[in-house]
Amino acid sequence: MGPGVQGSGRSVVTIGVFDGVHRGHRRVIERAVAIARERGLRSVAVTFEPHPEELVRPGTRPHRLTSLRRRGELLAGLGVDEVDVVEFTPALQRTSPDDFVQSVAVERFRAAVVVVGEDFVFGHKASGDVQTLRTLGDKYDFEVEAVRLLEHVSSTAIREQLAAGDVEGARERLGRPHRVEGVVVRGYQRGRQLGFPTANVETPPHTAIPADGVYAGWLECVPVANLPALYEGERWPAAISVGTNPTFEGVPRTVEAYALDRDDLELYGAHVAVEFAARLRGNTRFESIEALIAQIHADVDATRRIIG
Ligand SMILES: Cc1cc2nc3c(=O)[nH]c(=O)nc-3n(C[C@H](O)[C@H](O)[C@H](O)COP(=O)(O)O)c2cc1C
Ligand SMILES: Nc1ncnc2c1ncn2[C@@H]1O[C@H](COP(=O)(O)OP(=O)(O)O)[C@@H](O)[C@H]1O
Repeated sequence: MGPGVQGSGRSVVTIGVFDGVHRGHRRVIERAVAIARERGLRSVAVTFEPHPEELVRPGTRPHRLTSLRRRGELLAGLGVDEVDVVEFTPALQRTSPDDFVQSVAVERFRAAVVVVGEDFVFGHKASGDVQTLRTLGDKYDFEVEAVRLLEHVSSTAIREQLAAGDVEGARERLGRPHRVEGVVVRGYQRGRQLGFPTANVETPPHTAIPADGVYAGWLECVPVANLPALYEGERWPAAISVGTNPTFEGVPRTVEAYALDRDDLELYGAHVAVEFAARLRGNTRFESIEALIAQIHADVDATRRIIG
């Protein structure tokens, strides 16, 4: 922090759900960081939890592209000085645009500039937009910068691509591979017998998991608080299976990853991320275990070619 930051105590605030922190979000956040640096102010990214849509449209829960933890990590990685999570309560949902801006931007962060995407809406029944924000900026003495949107890049579009198994398309829009995270749990202990031990990842509810199928990607160990630090930060090319393993009966839907050329890992209880680079095929029922093993060998070869 430079002296200006401490001196004025005012900040450049960017507000959004930012689920996915995709290429469009990044333009907005990078603009806020740039303005803050130019003016020697503190930059703050304000995000919401739970997802506002859960309250606005009860019964719907958008599948999450990023956990709150990951969102914070990505936002911090873009250079914002502070990430602040505002609890999205029914009371906040009913707040007028004026009260919302006053409580979030003015009182909490002493905003000198508010940076948002040009489609930003806020306040009760989404009645506030960028024009409303500018009017409130005049009233409360802050500037507004509305960043032009990137065409076709939205969290909804990315969720739809993932639901269709198009991880390559999602990667393009996100600007990095989509990942899911969770703790490695026990499966049916069949993987080792097949010759391909797989880390079964327990993802939080409402995670955006790509369509059932087989993918090439990576398995990475992510250190988090309160869990044993295992293979901290290590990352391996991986062949990934998503689905109910139809060759076997009664398997719930799982995300599992085989780290190529390793059979020595002990990952139970570790927090890991599985990243999806390319889709290889659908998840199918094989007539024999031998046929399944032969196919997994082919998948591993394909993964090696793609991931290198
Ligand atoms: C690359 C790869 C591809 C897979 N493809 C299929 C498949 O098409 N059909 C299927 O029933 N299971 C498939 N599996 C899942 C295996 O059946 C599963 O990993 C094995 O049963 C081990 O499960 P476990 O972790 O519960 O022990 C695949 C696994 C991997 C690693
Ligand atoms: N190359 C590897 N990729 C993933 N997990 C591995 C690997 N080598 C060893 N393991 C360990 O083996 C476990 C998976 O073995 P597996 O027989 O499939 O058991 P489970 O059915 O419990 O998943 C993983 O959770 C991990 O601890």
